[in-house]
Amino acid sequence: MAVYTQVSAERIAALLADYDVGTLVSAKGIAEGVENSNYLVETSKDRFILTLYEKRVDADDLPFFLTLLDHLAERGQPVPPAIADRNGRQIQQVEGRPACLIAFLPGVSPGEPNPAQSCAAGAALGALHGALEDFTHARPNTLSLPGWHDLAKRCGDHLDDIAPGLGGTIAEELAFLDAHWPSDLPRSAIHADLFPDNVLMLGNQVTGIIDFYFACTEIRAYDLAVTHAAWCFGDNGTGFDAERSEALIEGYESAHELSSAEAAAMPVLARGAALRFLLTRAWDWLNTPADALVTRKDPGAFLRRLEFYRAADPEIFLP
Ligand SMILES: Nc1ncnc2c1ncn2[C@@H]1O[C@H](COP(=O)(O)OP(=O)(O)O)[C@@H](O)[C@H]1O
Ligand SMILES: N[C@@H](CCOP(=O)(O)O)C(=O)O
Repeated sequence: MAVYTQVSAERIAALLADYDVGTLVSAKGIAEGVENSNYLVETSKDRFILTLYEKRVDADDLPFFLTLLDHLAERGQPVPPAIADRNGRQIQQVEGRPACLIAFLPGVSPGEPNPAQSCAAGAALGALHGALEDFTHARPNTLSLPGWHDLAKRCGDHLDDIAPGLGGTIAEELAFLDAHWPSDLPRSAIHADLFPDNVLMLGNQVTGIIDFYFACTEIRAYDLAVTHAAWCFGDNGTGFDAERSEALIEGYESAHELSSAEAAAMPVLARGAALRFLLTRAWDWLNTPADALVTRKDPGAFLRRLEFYRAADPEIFLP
């Protein structure tokens, strides 16, 4: 459960008093998620999400994320904008943390996506990229190749406590990516963390895309690679699902065509995506405070994806 910071009902009621959103009816901590503290807040008028930003979210980046959400919402994308209080402020301070009250979106994250849901997620990502073509704000990706080197160095020898030989595998992979990471593909703002738990669906329809707190300016096709790594395997990283993979890429291309250079780079981008989540999960595995109400995510699930991508036929990325 991700609640790092406890917020009392009295504090939430006082916060709501600054908004035009009704009065507090109920509030409870949300079990899902690992990055931030989230509360589901019900008022006399509506439902909202109260997010307190923790861990990797830098308060200075919040204006970028909120501008991105406003941009997408204005273009009809199913994203939750932050609500402004009566003074027009979207960012508050709650229990010493930056915090936002966010629109609640309907839908449920697919536990085991079927091919139709994967196709819809791909199409939603393609539509998001289309809507971001005229987005001019930029945020460097702190979790790109130099950031992966830095994380690996900071985990150091402890990587081998997670799995024997993990440090060596990561060093080898970093050397491969240093030599092969593409430098000339189109870049744009990307979501960068489009896991099934960040997509809300009703049936096979996408009703919400949430959790933009890793959004950054990056190689656009890397976003598809992240989504591929997140959607096309069993939870433990085994059981590559070729049907989901085809559907995801087909869905993406129905909304936003990949150039031949982007398609050719997918095998390398996917290896980078697998390494990125392997490293952040490894770091969290070694550093999550013992008293945090959070379930750590298994780094091994992304080691197995990485092993799959290292051996995979590049044709898996063709629709
Ligand atoms: N705008 C929203 N509408 C509906 N549910 C939401 C919304 N934002 C978050 N949630 C719920 O809260 C959970 C955790 O949110 P998330 O942003 O993924 O947290 P974290 O940043 O900690 O990973 C989601 O899985 C979803 O159930
Ligand atoms: N998606 C990442 C962790 C970030 O958590 P999220 O709940 O914000 O998506 C992972 O699975 O490692």
